[in-house]
Formats: sequence, C-alpha cells, structure tokens
Amino acid sequence: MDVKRFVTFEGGNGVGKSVQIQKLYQRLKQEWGPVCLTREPGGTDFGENLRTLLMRTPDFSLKTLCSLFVAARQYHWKHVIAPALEQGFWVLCDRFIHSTFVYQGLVGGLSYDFIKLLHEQLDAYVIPGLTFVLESVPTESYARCQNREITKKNHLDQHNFSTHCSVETAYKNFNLGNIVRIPPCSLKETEEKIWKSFQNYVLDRGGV
Ligand SMILES: Nc1ncnc2c1ncn2[C@@H]1O[C@H](COP(=O)(O)OP(=O)(O)OP(=O)(O)O)[C@@H](O)[C@H]1O
Ligand SMILES: Cc1cn([C@H]2C[C@H](O)[C@@H](COP(=O)(O)O)O2)c(=O)[nH]c1=O
Repeated sequence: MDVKRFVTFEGGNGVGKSVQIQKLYQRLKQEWGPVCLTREPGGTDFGENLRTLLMRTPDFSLKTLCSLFVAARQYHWKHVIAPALEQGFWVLCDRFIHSTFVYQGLVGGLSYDFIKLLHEQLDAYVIPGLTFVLESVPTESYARCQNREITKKNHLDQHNFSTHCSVETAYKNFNLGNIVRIPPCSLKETEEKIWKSFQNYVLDRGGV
C-alpha cells in the first residue's frame, strides 16, 4: 500500500494538533483534492467507543492499554485509512503509531521491541508517509490542558507536569519514518510552517 498520502500529527497534550490538522484539512481540500480527516483513538466505531471507555476506565494494565490501542489501529487502518488511500484520498490523522511508542513506550515503560512486535502481529505496523511532530513550551501546553473544560478532559490526559514534560522529551528523541518537527511558535506561524513543509513534501515527491 502506498502511504505517501498518509499524514499524521503527533505531539504532547495541548500542543495544538487538533487546531493545526483542521487548518491543513481546509487548505488541502481547497488545493489538493479529496481528504479524509480522522483521529486516534477514534476514526471508527471501535475507536470512538475505545476513547469513551478510556475516559472512564483508568485501571487497565499498561500492556492491555497498549493492546487496545494497537487493535483499534489495525481496525482503523483496514476499514478507513487503507480504503481511503486506495481511492486516492489524502488521509490526515490526529495521532497514530508514534503516540503508542511515546506514551506506552518511552513514557510508560514498554520496550520498543514489544510495541513493534505487537503491531506486526496484529497487522498494524504502518508508518505514515509524513508525520508532523508539534513541539511546545511545556509550561504553556500544560496550562492549556489544565484550562480545558472538564467535559473535554479524559483520564489519559490527567498527567502531572513531570509526565507532561516526559512526553515532550520523548517526542523530541523518538524517530520513526519521515518526521517534520515544528518548533513552538504562534498559531499562525505554526500553520504557515506546516503548510510550507507539506508543499515541499509534495514537490519532493513529484506531486504525490
Ligand atoms: N501555538 C499556540 N499558541 C497559542 N494557543 C495555542 C497554540 N497551540 C494551541 N493553542 C490552543 O491550545 C488549545 C489546545 O489545542 P489543541 O486542542 O489543538 O491541542 P491538541 O494538541 O490537539 O491537544 P490534545 O492532544 O490534548 O487533545 C486550543 O485552545 C488552541 O487554540
Ligand atoms: C493513539 C494513542 C493515544 N494515547 C493517548 C494520548 C492522549 O493522552 C490520549 C488521546 O487524547 P487526545 O485528546 O486525542 O490527544 O490518548 C496513547 O496513550 N496511546 C496511543 O496509541
């Protein structure tokens, strides 16, 4: 499967992924044709139900949690992402495989090999064509998470500041696939940097 049109957004909590993926979605739709916007956990009934479940159930073991994310990813890939790519859509996904390596791996403590093997065994080892990693000033992104409406908070997002910083550091150090790192800046500057990098990516690949 050709993953050149598969683009993911990654980064810690409150760094601006959801805002920026929407911006790219709008521009892409206008200038580059059909786009599918999706997210993890989510993107399918299974994934959205998993998100709801995770909001309520804090006591899964780390390996169970990891397995749930990977199982939902396989389903998401098979039923949403791969079919969309086959039909020539661009697919923009808010979080994907990097999130598992960072949250359950580098921060949670599961090994790289365990997570990779689990993905391989469940037919979910897919590396996107392009991954934007949004970086942040941790005090600022943490404050944004704290200020969120309670209804938008989930159990997984209830990190203390130290864990929030560990996620940020893990994203800085983790390399997998074709990553473009976006340093902390204003919402508008971030949007422009992403758009420029995206256009370069397309040009470098002959229009994709
Ligand atoms: N660079 C920025 N400067 C100022 N405000 C920002 C910036 N990035 C994001 N925000 C604001 O922070 C809030 C959180 O952004 P957003 O929901 O996009 O983050 P996220 O990375 O998707 O978070 P999460 O992964 O926790 O859902 C939004 O209100 C957004 O407008
Ligand atoms: C896919 C995935 C997600 N997570 C965590 C990361 C976040 O804390 C939540 C998702 O919330 P968001 O508001 O959509 O950012 O889930 C994870 O730990 N592992 C994963 O694979």
